[in-house]
Amino acid sequence: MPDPAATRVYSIPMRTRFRGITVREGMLIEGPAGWGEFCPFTEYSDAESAAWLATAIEQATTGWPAPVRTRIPVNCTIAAIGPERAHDIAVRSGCQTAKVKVADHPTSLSDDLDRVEAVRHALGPNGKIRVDANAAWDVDTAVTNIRALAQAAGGLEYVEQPCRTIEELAQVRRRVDVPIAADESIRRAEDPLKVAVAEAADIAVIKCTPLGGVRRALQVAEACGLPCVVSSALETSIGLAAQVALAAALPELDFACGLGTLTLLAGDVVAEPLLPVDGYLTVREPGPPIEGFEASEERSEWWHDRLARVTRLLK
Ligand SMILES: O=C(O)CCC(=O)c1ccccc1C(=O)O
Ligand SMILES: [Mg+2]
Repeated sequence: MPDPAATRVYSIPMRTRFRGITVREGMLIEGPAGWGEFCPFTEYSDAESAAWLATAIEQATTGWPAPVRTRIPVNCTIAAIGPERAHDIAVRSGCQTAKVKVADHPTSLSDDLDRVEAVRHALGPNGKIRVDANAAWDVDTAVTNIRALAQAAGGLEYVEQPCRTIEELAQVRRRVDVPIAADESIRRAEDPLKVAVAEAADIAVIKCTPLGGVRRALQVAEACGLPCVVSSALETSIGLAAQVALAAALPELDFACGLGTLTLLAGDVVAEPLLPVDGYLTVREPGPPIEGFEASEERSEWWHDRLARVTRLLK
């Protein structure tokens, strides 16, 4: 990587705990094309973080391929929260589609059923509800729970990553009517360009942030041969702009994308955050970082050390 013109380390509290995270941290890196975001989750290894750095470098040095659309439909994202708050968030979001986190803990099913039911009340019969189990279930549990959730939700658009392996996804897919979306199976695959998901999933969740950039994600989308949903990795507006650029450049986009996640953070790094209006994000640049989100000196040092280690891996 060419020496960055500037770097900033951010630390932003989450409004609600999401995938175990209560504070989101990451690094902004300035290059000739503007600011990029480097934000692998803190527990990720240096090896897994290398693709995340490639994304930040693409953003800071190259910019984006040509967009084919000017706005992106998005879902609201509903964490593992109670039904009243879930209802409230779905109504306020202005989105026609909601993604609801389920399987947050081993005995969560009855809470999950209440949550999807509340979201159906919020969206009405024409809204779409998708659920994300983040690989929590075995095959039999998935089949039972997906049927129960589809009934409580009055229909599901799809279920994202019900089980861990591709083989399990394929088995579940044969046994339920709800379409299956693959997320972790693609973004954490040894080679995302070669993963054979065609038998195991109906839809691919594609995220440029962990896949090594917008161009690389476009290749993964093409290689997997499935309709795609672009979804966030809980970036600030700077990293979300990369995901928006991906959603804007995909030749086909038939589903709402999981890019309405800024509302999960209690702050942002730019003056005009990439927030959806009436269920759509406008394709635009986010602008430069402002003041007010800086991490502690100790956490800043940790991120600078991580950047140095991961940079060596890319050489
Ligand atoms: O897709 C969305 O609506 C939000 C993004 C999301 O759920 C997510 C965010 C960070 C890490 C993992 C995931 C996930 O899809 O599993
Ligand atoms: Mg997911």
